[in-house]
Amino acid sequence: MTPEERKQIIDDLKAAGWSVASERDALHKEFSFKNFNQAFGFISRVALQAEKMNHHPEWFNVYNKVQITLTSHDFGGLTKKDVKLAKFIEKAAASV
Ligand SMILES: C[C@H](O)[C@H](O)[C@H]1CNC2=NC(N)=NC(=O)C2=N1
Repeated sequence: MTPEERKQIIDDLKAAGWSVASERDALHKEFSFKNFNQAFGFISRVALQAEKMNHHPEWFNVYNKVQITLTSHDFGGLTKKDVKLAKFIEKAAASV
């Protein structure tokens, strides 16, 4: 992506609550659900999509909270796959 595209995409994701980790080129967001059951349902849907894309999140779950970090390890920074997965994650979180 061009620097302009990248800025636009990152601004959109920031508006949706994502941040870019300062120490590495990675997207981060924490999601809160009503309980573990809802959090795990969300995790399951994201996991199936990640496997389909062969692009996998770094994540951490405690009860109803799920912290997600997205970056492309092969590339060493953000790519369109991270953006695509972030958009899927937004939809999945909104439909819990
Ligand atoms: C071997 C395998 O295809 C690679 O390790 C894939 C798997 N999932 C991945 N997920 C993410 N987030 N970044 C990668 O670079 C990556 N690479």
